[in-house]
Amino acid sequence: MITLRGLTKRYGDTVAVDGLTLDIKEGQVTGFLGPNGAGKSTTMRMILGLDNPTEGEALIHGKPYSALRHPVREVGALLEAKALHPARSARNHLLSMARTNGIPARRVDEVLETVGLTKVARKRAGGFSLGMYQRLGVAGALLGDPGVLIFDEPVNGLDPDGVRWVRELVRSLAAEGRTVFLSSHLMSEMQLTADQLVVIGRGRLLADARIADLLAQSSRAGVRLRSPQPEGLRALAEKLTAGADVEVEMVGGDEIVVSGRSVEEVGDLAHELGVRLHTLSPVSASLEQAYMELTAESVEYGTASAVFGAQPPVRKAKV
Ligand SMILES: Nc1ncnc2c1ncn2[C@@H]1O[C@H](COP(=O)(O)OP(=O)(O)OP(=O)(O)O)[C@@H](O)[C@H]1O
Repeated sequence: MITLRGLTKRYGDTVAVDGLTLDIKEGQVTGFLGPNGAGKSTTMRMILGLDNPTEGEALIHGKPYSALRHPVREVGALLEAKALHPARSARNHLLSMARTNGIPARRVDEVLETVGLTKVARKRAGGFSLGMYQRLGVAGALLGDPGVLIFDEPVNGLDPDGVRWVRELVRSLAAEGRTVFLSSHLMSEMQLTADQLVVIGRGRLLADARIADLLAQSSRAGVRLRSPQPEGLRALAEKLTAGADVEVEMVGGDEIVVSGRSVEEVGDLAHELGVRLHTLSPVSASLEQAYMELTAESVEYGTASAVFGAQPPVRKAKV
């Protein structure tokens, strides 16, 4: 478990992290999201004792990093994959880490196998691709068999196979009861990998929720209807928009997307009005949409169109 209590970091006038209080629990993958400059790396660095909080604290199993007796055995991290000597082989890099931390050499071969680098273990790391560096960084994080793992952008530079490998690895680490905390800008990947999401913007906590709950709250979740009766569809849209908290988007002449009502409610109303339907299906919000809604206010360098992407927000139909 990682515990943050009022965690704050100021650099001069910049508040990089602003009073974060939350628990990052074991046995699940917690995704860490936020726009560029939101404070994710600074938060991770403070958890790992690489930066000191201005106020508050970050604890691993109840202790600050500096008080851990065997840090590498308690927390493993991948921050900057390329932070190693390029002339060294992958194996020697891990061996020196192992030696410093009293870890047996056979563990080095085990983690090299886990990350799929056995065949290139004796080659100079300087010739590695970014994906191979990432794998080596993950190997270093796993070396001490720690209960807490922190990965900053672990899929950065990986091909689709590598991305899937990271997903399966982090899921299995969480299934073993470990605490897994990872950041990524790849929203679709986060939706597949994480159980819980922590979203920050301008250093502040915007959400700490299960992914399923975030998706359910998104205004983009809704019901899609298609009908061969445009008049009927318009009448249905009119009736729906008369209700509170309902939004209807017209998509061409024969389709609408309704948010704020269930499939059952919309289907029953269509039946009542005698509107024939060719499609009646739930539309789930994507994590990307839910995230955009959460962070729209706190994007440091964004423009309105970058915030909402190509699609405008759902609007009320003009019927
Ligand atoms: N050493 C530093 N000195 C001054 N300001 C810093 C320092 N490190 C980070 N900052 C500032 O703190 C804020 C948070 O930065 P941080 O790197 O933690 O964000 P991030 O969420 O990791 O961003 P990204 O997604 O771009 O990696 C930014 O405004 C950044 O410019």
